[in-house]
Amino acid sequence: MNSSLTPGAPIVSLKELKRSFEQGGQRIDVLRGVNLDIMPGEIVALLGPSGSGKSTLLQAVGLLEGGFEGSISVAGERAEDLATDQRTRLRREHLGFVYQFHHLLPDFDARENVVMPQMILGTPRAQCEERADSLLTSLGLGGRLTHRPSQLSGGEQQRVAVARALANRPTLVLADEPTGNLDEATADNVLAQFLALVRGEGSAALVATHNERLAGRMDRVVRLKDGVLI
Ligand SMILES: Nc1ncnc2c1ncn2[C@@H]1O[C@H](COP(=O)(O)OP(=O)(O)OP(=O)(O)O)[C@@H](O)[C@H]1O
Repeated sequence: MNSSLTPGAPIVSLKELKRSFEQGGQRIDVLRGVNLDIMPGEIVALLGPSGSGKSTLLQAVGLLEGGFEGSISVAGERAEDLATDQRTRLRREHLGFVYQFHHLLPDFDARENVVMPQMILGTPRAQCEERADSLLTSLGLGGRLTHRPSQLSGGEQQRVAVARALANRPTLVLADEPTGNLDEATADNVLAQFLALVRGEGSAALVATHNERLAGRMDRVVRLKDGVLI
């Protein structure tokens, strides 16, 4: 975890976050004033039905899109005060992402998919490989290090995506329906491994889901309804 954080301060702080879209000439207010603090190491489930704005909220915290009103702070830095390259740095230093679909590089094996984001930060290759092998092994993929995504099952692919998200020791992992594409038994399994790994690493996480049962396994549940958190 990054050591530059102020003790006792939230890793994420959203204040009166708003986002609207134009659809067919009509304005829809998706986020209408979201307030949320996430503390370091805290795992928060973001619940809400389809279309309630969970992905939009994660994109805001992930500093992936503009067009928001209100304030987004990540690791004590206000995103609205930063230039694009500074936001990119903040994202790379502090955030990891897991999506519903794995988005692994198809021509690279499991290990290389986990090595890649570390190389981007300038970590020496031997160190990247050691970290990749350790993460993949702790996810039960020690025997699959040199398999390409197409040679892995859906659950295995998603576990590689989890390892990739954690490779750079993010302070916060953003997960958007991380097990939404898996059958129930596999989803349970992958989520349990994901949560154990995130807890073991001391990262915080914000996990969007519409699954109440899976949300119940996290430290705190927040619900998105009519554009605000309840
Ligand atoms: N770029 C965009 N342009 C127009 N409308 C958008 C855009 N992105 C999202 N929306 C709309 O905002 C609303 C919220 O979408 P969002 O994807 O955040 O919901 P969600 O809760 O993540 O849904 P799901 O669980 O189905 O993924 C939807 O009505 C969607 O159509």
